[in-house]
Amino acid sequence: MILKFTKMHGAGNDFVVIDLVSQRCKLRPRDFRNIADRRFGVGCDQILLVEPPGSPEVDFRYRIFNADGGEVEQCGNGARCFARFVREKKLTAKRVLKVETAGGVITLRAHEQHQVEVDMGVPEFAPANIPFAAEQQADSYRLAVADQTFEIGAVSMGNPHAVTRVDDVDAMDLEDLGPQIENHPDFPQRVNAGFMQIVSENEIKLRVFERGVGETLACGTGACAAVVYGLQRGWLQDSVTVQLPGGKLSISWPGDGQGVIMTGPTAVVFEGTIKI
Ligand SMILES: N[C@@H](CCC[C@H](N)C(=O)O)C(=O)O
Repeated sequence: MILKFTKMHGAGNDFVVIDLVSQRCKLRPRDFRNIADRRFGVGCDQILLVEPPGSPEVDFRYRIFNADGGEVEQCGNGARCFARFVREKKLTAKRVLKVETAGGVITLRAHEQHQVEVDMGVPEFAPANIPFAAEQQADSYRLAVADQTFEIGAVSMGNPHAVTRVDDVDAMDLEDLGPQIENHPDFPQRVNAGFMQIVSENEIKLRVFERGVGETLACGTGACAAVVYGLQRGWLQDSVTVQLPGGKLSISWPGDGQGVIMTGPTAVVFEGTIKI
């Protein structure tokens, strides 16, 4: 079967987006791995599926698969690309969209100049809901990794994140540390590992070793998790610019019980077809 796709990115976090409203196909984990392969396939961090809504309260169903073929709950940079895709493919004319993900319903707002604002929903800190093996909820936890102990924040933005504050993010060896944190036994569903350097109360530098992918050029949910953790610790103000290796995101969080708002760019790289 031949499937049409669009290659997109949000701050360098890249996607293959497939419209399963107009096309029909059942994709298996090995298809996702093949599509994501940067030598034998198209190449991407995640594959995003656009599907018809499962209920009248939402406009679409948005499904996300990591490069390793695993389905995940949430993807922030992908959500922005999703909003641009459905409008440019004329699947909707709405500027404000509600989409259902495995991590909950999120609201997308398409702005001028291909910027999209996303209400990523309320962050979750209860260890059992992350999931994270801690007996009690705390502002930070100690995580033993090889011969070091890291102080981490554990946050779910629909998907699990462990955030560590460091003095110099560029000096961190993510190739070495990333897989050890991702697969740490205290995170039974694995975890996205973020390393944050605080530049000022309104600006951070962030690198993220993503679960099921490796280090990416940007992680939207990772940026939300880092800002939420930094706010809780009193290191940041409620509106923060996050500098990632692939670009900048604006994140704000009014506080407990409120959704985290992420705004950032979207880009279309090329269109193509692939044989499944
Ligand atoms: N790149 C994403 C996150 C994608 C999913 C993540 N790797 C996971 O496994 O939870 C983003 O922009 O949020």
